[in-house]
Amino acid sequence: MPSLGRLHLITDTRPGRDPLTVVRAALTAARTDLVVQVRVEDSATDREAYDLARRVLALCDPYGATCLVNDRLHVALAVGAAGGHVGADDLPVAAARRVLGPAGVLGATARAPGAATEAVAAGASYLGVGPCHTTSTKSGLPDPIGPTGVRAVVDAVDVPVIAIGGVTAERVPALRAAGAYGVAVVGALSAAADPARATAQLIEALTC
Ligand SMILES: Cc1ncc(COP(=O)(O)OP(=O)(O)O)c(N)n1
Ligand SMILES: Cc1nc(C(=O)O)sc1CCOP(=O)(O)O
Ligand SMILES: [Mg+2]
Repeated sequence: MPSLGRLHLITDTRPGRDPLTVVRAALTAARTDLVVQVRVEDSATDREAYDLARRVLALCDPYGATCLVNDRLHVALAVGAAGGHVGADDLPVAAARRVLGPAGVLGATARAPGAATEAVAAGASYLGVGPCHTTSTKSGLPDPIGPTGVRAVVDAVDVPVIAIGGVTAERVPALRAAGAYGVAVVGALSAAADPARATAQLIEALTC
C-alpha cells in the first residue's frame, strides 16, 4: 500500500462551489502529500459522482496524489481510484474491505477508541477522527472531541489517524501533538481566497 498523504482535501460540491478549481490549486502546492477524497451530496446521482471522480483522478495522477471516493465504493472501483472512505451510514468496514480488495486504501470514520479498534480489525487502513472542532460544513454531527479525543483514538490503534472537522492551519499543531498523522479539510480550502496558499500553509503546519 502506498504511504498515505497527510493533507486530505474533501471536495465541496455544495451549490456555488468549484471543487475542481480548488483541487487544481491544492495539487500545485501539496503534490504527493495530497489525498483528494471525492465527496458528493447525497442527492447527487452515481453518474455525477463518477464524472467528478474521473476528473479528479485525472488531475491527481500527474502529481502522484491519491484519489479516494467517499461512500460510493462502486464509483471508486469504476474510475480506478486508490480506495474509499466509509462511515456509520455506509457499508460496514469489513464489507468495504471485501469490495476494495486487500490493496485498496480504506478509510473509516471513528469517533472513539472502541469504534476505532473495531474498524481497524475489520480492515481500515486509516481512520477519519472527529469532529475535532465545530464545523458548519456538515450538520448532525456530535459535539467536538478536540485534540484530547484524537489522542484517545491515536493511543488505541496503529493506523494513521486523520483529524477532521473545523481544521485550520492554526489548529494543526495541537492535532499533531495529539498524534494525528494528518488532517482532512473542506472549508479551509474550499472557502479560501487563495486555495494554493492555504494548502501551502496546511502542508507547512503538517510537515514542520
Ligand atoms: C477523512 C474523513 N473522515 C471522516 C469522514 C466522514 O465520513 P462519514 O462519517 O461517512 O460521513 P460523510 O462524509 O459520508 O457524510 C470523511 N468523509 N472523511
Ligand atoms: C464531512 C465531515 N465529516 C466530519 C466528521 O466529523 O465525521 S466533519 C466533516 C466536514 C469537515 O468540513 P470542514 O473542514 O469544513 O469543517
Ligand atoms: Mg459516509
